[in-house]
Amino acid sequence: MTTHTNTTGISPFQNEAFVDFSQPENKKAMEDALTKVRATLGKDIPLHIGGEKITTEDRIVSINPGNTDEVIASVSKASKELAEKAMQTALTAFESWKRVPAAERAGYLFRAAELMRERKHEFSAMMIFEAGKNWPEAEADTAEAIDFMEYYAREMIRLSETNEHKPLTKVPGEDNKLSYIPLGVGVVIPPWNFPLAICVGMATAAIVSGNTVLLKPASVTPAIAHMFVELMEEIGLPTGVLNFIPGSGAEVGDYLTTHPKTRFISFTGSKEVGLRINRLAAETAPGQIWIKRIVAEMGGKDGIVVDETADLEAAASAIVASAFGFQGQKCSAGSRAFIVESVYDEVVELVAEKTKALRIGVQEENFPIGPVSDKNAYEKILEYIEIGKGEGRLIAGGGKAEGNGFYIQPTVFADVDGKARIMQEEIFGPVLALGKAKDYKEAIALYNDTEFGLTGAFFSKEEDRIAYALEDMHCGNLYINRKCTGALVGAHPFGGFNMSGTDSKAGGHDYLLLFTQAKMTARKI
Ligand SMILES: NC(=O)c1ccc[n+]([C@@H]2O[C@H](COP(=O)([O-])OP(=O)(O)OC[C@H]3O[C@@H](n4cnc5c(N)ncnc54)[C@H](O)[C@@H]3O)[C@@H](O)[C@H]2O)c1
Ligand SMILES: N[C@@H](CCC=O)C(=O)O
Repeated sequence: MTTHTNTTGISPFQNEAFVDFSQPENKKAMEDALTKVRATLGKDIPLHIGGEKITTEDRIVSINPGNTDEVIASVSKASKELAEKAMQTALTAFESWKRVPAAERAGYLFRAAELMRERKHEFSAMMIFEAGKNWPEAEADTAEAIDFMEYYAREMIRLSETNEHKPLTKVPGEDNKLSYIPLGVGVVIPPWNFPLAICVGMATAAIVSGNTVLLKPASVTPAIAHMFVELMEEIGLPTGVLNFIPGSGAEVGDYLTTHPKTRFISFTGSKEVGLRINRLAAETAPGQIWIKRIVAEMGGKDGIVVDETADLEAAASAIVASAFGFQGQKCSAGSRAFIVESVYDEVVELVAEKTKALRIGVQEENFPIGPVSDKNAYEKILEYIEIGKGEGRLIAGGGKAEGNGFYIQPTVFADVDGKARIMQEEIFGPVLALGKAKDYKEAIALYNDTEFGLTGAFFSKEEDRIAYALEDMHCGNLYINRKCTGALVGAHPFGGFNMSGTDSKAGGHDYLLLFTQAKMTARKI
């Protein structure tokens, strides 16, 4: 294993290459990993607080959403008392971790990235079982987790060493500097849908910036988050820097959100929970001596606009890929599309045809469409499908699919009004709404008519229209003539406007500023 604590000779950041599973050796490697990981399923997972592993009576039972008889893990749950113990541990660890030089902190991330790369199929296999991802979706998640660590390690080094992005006006007779120092103890609350990448990205950005972390994993996917925590222990991250405290959002989440010693909360999840955290954290608790920093990356109602000059085949493929990749359970999912009327029928037909061709099945066997995350999501999505039947014309899918899990047919409604609920509310499942517009400007106005502003895509061959879309489509991640999912770390800093969050950009050069504070020092010389 190479260590990278020496900051010279670090190669420029590059995205992790995706594995091609059509190659027999890669397919075999994934099958072996699935067998290996399956043999570990069903075990007890403890809390990790400092160096202690704590088992509790109260458990979260994680199951395979594609085969609900299969238990993934039985995970100990933190109480408020254990959350408090974790807070005290993280506060103590912060006193030493904040003094570790930035390059050394980055070295831990480089080592973790390297080890995760060696075991990438095992991490992906766990997500295939626990989250219902198919092979390429799981592989992309693991690759992104590696990317986040490689990227944030380099970013921390850059932030600590160079002055090019923080130039100060020089004053004669003075040596003045700006340094980015850590904040303190942060509560990291990731979602289940990118249960490795987002969890790793959020936690390691905070850690490499010199903070200590209380990680409360999503209750649907605690086992994959635990694999990451074990990896960080294996590479020798000092105890207390990363604490693992699975638990109820309402109990442990609220307790830590309102805790006076919580310095920041890094949250990714739904609008409802994000707003609750923002509201609770804004209250000053007795003994609190700072304003808590909130980084909240929330939901989306993303979409694709197609004009009459576009490559319609490519647009329809992008609409289907954006809507149904990982069963539509991406904050970036293109759950609606607005199409100019002269090509509307043609695009609708292509979308219906491509959707009907998607095969549904267990993710171990790598079907394009697998289960949705859990029973709650399953029931909520099926309710939205019933709502959709009253709001549009059903042209594909429309209900449950077969299988011993939470399988739903990829579903498309055409002729949906822009104000319809399925056009406005985040469904977070395989449901797509299509609407007609008289021209591209009206289509863009319909696209913009949402409280969210996360991702969007515009399909056209006309330069002036593309220029108009670039200026007028109001979202954090806008793509031209391609799908609206699949942002790459470093290349496509990710995060949205309005109710999609606090305008942060994960995987971008300014992300670590959210976990640091700038200290100016001026010394007379
Ligand atoms: N903008 C982004 O980058 C991004 C990325 C991924 C997912 N998302 C969004 O996440 C949502 C799906 O994820 P989810 O279902 O896990 O979201 P969620 O809001 O239900 O849960 C997110 C996390 O918050 C925790 N939580 C619940 N109640 C809490 C409370 N009161 N205090 C503290 N924590 C609490 C959950 O346990 C989980 O870990 C979608 O809305 C999706 O759009 C956004
Ligand atoms: N960054 C991912 C989405 C993350 C949220 O679910 C994408 O670009 O598709």
